[in-house]
Amino acid sequence: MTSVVSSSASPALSAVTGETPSVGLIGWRGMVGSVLIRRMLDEGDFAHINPVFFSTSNAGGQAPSFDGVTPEETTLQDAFDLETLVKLPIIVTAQGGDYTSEVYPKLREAGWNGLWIDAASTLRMAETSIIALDPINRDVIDAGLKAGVKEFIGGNCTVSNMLMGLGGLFKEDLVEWGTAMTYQAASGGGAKHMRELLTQFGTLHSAVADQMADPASAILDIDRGVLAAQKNDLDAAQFGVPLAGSLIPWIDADLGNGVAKEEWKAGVETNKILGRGENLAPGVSARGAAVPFDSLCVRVGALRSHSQALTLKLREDLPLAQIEEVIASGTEWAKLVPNEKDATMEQLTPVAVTGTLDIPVGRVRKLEMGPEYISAFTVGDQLLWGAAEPLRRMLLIAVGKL
Ligand SMILES: NC(=O)C1=CN([C@@H]2O[C@H](COP(=O)(O)OP(=O)(O)OC[C@H]3O[C@@H](n4cnc5c(N)ncnc54)[C@H](OP(=O)(O)O)[C@@H]3O)[C@@H](O)[C@H]2O)C=CC1
Ligand SMILES: N[C@@H](CC(=O)OP(=O)(O)O)C(=O)O
Repeated sequence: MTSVVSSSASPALSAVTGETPSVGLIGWRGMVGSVLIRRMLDEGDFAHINPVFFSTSNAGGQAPSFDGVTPEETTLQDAFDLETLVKLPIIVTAQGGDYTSEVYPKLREAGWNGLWIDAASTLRMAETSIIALDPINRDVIDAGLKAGVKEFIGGNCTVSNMLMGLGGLFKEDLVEWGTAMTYQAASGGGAKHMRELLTQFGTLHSAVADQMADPASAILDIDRGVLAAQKNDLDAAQFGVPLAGSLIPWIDADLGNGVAKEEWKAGVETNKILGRGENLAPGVSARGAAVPFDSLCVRVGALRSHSQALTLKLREDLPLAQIEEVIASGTEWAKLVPNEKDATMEQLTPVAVTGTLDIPVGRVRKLEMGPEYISAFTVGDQLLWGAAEPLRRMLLIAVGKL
């Protein structure tokens, strides 16, 4: 793959042809950014770029030092300083949507022609952007790069994880429609939400610690004590209502039509990643009509891996073995879990998956509704394939190393 940095479709970038490109890193110390940096270090990505570290809160402070990484500047650059930003051929940001909304339009107005790689949702559905998930849509990414697309955005965590597991069925155009019931971890809200969930668990245990220590105490008394603490004692400043020992069947904004924004993303982002339907970036010709895909999103008390139960209607009645084969070969990271109790309990949980790039897919079986209907259950680390990994791979593609 030729580096975009030397592509004639990117005149401003061709200035650095043949050199190791300078890459602005913004949001590197946040939760998503930290996972991104860890993965870049693990994979040796810094050998291919000259990193320039930015800050929104500590410009002029010491740039971070990582083993074997020499930042271009030893001090942190001001993430709002357009003059510094416009000199960069590539910017990678995990700083969040507010930062993108404030800085990105100003950069373009200032004539910046570089590549913007972003974790935030702000630009995902823009007609000028591509949602990057290269194991699924490398063809879409390459077509966009060739046509001069400059915005490559990481997908919603639930959508990216779902496609990393079940993408084979979509790539083979076997899905007529689908729906996902999600079980999303606290980390989707951010670091403070993770802390709040753990604090809530601690408060609940403390509320009934004496009774728990007494094996003769009645479980319904303990249950009453826990419920009282859930209703009266929990700090729920981040989630708004208790999550520990409960769940919240609404994620993200209320779109006003009975749909939560997280649910809307399932359909529109899935299709945009696949290059189907409308709203595709210049140079990306549609790979077919949009596949109807919807979801119902639920926050649960897992820490950082999202799970989801899918119902899919396939276009034809295929043997189960063939369906499993298509799923398993969909991406290198999709791992088929036999639809058996022990394997499911060992391999198909947030605890089994967190911290790994594996996307196990299990509970695959035909449903009573008819031979074209199947179920599946999948789990993925929300900060790896759900956030950081597509960004680091998009950066490698941009510099011609993937
Ligand atoms: N959370 C998630 O799971 C997902 C998030 N995203 C996107 O990524 C964006 C960033 O999310 P996330 O990483 O969770 O946000 P964080 O709140 O962890 O980090 C965002 C920024 O907050 C600043 N910050 C302030 N105090 C601290 C602190 N104590 N420790 C670390 N950073 C601090 C840092 O900026 P500075 O160094 O400039 O002060 C940091 O870059 C989201 O807004 C979203 O757009 C996308 C997919 C999933
Ligand atoms: N909304 C996701 C996390 C996230 O940041 O999503 P997005 O990148 O689409 O805003 C969740 O709460 O689990």
